[in-house]
Amino acid sequence: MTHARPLRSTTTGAIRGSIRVPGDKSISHRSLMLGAIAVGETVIHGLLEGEDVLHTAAAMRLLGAEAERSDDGIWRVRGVGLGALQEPAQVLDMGNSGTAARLLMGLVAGHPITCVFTGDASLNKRPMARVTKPLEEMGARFVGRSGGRLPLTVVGSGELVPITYRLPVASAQVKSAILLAGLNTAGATTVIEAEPTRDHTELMLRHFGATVTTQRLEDGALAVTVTGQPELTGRTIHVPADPSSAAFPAVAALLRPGSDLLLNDVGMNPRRTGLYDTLVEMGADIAFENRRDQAGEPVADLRVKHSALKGIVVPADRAPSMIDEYPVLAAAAACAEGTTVMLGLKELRVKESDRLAMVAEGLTRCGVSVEVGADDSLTVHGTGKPPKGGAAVLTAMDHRIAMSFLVLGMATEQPVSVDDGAFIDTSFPGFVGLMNGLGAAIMEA
Ligand SMILES: O=C(O)C1=C[C@@H](OP(=O)(O)O)[C@@H](O)[C@H](O)C1
Ligand SMILES: C=C(OP(=O)(O)O)C(=O)O
Repeated sequence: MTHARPLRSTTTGAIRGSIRVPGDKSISHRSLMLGAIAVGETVIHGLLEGEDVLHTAAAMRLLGAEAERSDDGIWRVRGVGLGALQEPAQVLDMGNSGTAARLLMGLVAGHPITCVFTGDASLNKRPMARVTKPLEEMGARFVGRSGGRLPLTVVGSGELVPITYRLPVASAQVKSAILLAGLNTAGATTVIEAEPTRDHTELMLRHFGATVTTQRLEDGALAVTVTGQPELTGRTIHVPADPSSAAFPAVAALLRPGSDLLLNDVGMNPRRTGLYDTLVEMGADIAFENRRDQAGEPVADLRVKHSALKGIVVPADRAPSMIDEYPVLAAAAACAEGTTVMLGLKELRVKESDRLAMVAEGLTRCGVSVEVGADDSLTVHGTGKPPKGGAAVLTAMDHRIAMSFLVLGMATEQPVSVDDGAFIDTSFPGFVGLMNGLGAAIMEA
């Protein structure tokens, strides 16, 4: 991505229509990775064709698997079998994607191969010691720059030792990296998490034939154990629409008078739905229709209508279930009546950008009164009236910051512009066209 793509969003009428946002990013990464180490063919319906996931597909090819899209949009992965990933002849470039980098470092750590990982300027700033430390305990080696940042060389091993590891931060990426390293490791590898994080890795490992068990410990934490060296067999996967992407049109509909929007097939894994619980508490009219199970993941169709929102306190323990949704929640809070306090946002500082700082800065530019607390909380003072807007907002290579401020611009007195919308393609290709098709007015700035 070389050219910045400035975009501008202006006030619109109602948001109306029936859409399916693209496939879930977390599930898409995992389906390619597990397909690549299974025996036989994995058929993936609804894979997210965003740049983050396409980087994972390219990496799996460099590691020896076949991963191709057919004309009907279905992806087919021919796996090499567990333990048989090949040493890549090139650097593995994970682009903008923390999930791709961290999960894949775990997977290759359990293979007797050496891989060099890199990413773009955003990813290369993000902390990797959170995965290299437990993987080193298992016996993998890492060589690279000081400070535990990419680029990093992973020297994997077919003879890792299983560990029991208590997560120091609530992170599904760290949990998943350890479980994936444990796959080709004899014995039981256990990750203990004090706060529940998304469990797509666990669900999908079971779907492919692995044994993954969970146990509630006395202190309330959850121990997740994978039994090493399972037989993994290629499977069919139906990727639900991404609840993190659905959040943008959902908030847009809540903010615009007269809106009535149907979001089809949205993933409703309870470890991902914190934003929707929060919006309902704020007074949002969201109906969860046609709840059903789709290949092991709960889904529903969401009907969202314009609503008068009020400020609330969002507790810290909800953060893991809505970690990527705080920027768009902040946009909603800026238009709500009253003060919204979001607690426990430390992890937002190590995403594609420092999201806590970027959200506070952008909202301030748009005339919204905000405070960032020393405890990494964010307080947004809504007045119930449209914020002023009329600002240019910086996005720092962060897709969610870009989309959140474009949604805000639909409800402000004056248009809001973002300096670069190019990174939206990492998670939500087609965002601008889809939003404009519903009634938004987002254009090149
Ligand atoms: O496991 C995953 O697919 C993800 C986990 C979360 O990151 P952390 O594990 O760093 O919290 C989330 O922010 C990211 O977008 C996707
Ligand atoms: C944090 C995100 O992704 P990742 O960590 O994979 O870059 C995100 O998509 O908001």
